[in-house]
Amino acid sequence: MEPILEIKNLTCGYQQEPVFTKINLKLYPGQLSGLVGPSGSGKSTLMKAILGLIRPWGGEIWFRGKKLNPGVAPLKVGYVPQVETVDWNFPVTAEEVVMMGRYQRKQLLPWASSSDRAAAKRLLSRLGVANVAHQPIGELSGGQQQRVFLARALVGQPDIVILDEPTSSSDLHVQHELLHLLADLNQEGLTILLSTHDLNSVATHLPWVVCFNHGIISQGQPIDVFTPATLEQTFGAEMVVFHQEDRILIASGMTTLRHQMKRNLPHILHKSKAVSD
Ligand SMILES: Nc1ncnc2c1ncn2[C@@H]1O[C@H](COP(=O)(O)OP(=O)(O)OP(=O)(O)O)[C@@H](O)[C@H]1O
Repeated sequence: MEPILEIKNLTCGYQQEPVFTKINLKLYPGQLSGLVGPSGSGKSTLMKAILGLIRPWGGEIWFRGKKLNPGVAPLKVGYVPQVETVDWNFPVTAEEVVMMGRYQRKQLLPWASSSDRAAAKRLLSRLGVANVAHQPIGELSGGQQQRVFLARALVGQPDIVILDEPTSSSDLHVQHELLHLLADLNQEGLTILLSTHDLNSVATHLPWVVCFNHGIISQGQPIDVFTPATLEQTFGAEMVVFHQEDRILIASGMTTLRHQMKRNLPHILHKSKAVSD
């Protein structure tokens, strides 16, 4: 099978500092993949390069067998940005946000047709946020905002959707709902790449993971890739991996845990030491 997206020898950076150098990655049609790595490891930079939002220093990005022009947004690639990076005071309703994805696709007519509105309504309803269609986007919960932005990405009928940290600001229940929704869309044929540092939700919900830290460390199914050695190499911290049948659970290793407790809860540690003395 031909990859839908291929990254060849890609180098990106800011000012004089490279973030990653000569990385290679292939994504195949229908893949649901997680880009996993610590904060500042370059996940957003890689996504922005694919989306044409930054200009790579070197290398090539191929989409559906065609080389993309550096710094130019490819059509048919939907994007859901990190919710923290969006200006929620912008005075638009949820439905208007979705419609923006339609204009980006058409690029010609800056007004909404009735079919545009119908498509936006269908998606808001499919994603469970039709009831907030006419509310200002800034007044919605983080989970609702995320779904509205997912609807905006989907309304252009993309072949692939890229989501930057979709699980970062929501609670566990909202995260699971979103990941289930993405799995359903993937079942219908959508290729999805999302970034996260939440290892456990990725291990549970995603069939393919790419461990990333200023370069690709390992990729494959979570059960094969999430080993203590690879996780330590990716996150620079000791981690323990528990296996139960075909499920895995990842936790900070004891050394890391002790270090965190010392930093965050010195009084408790002190007390328990006194008790044990
Ligand atoms: N516009 C910018 N100008 C200068 N440096 C930047 C810029 N954007 C990101 N960086 C730097 O590039 C490096 C990679 O950042 P990036 O946002 O890609 O990481 P990330 O893995 O997505 O992190 P997070 O999970 O926190 O979003 C970091 O050192 C960051 O400070």
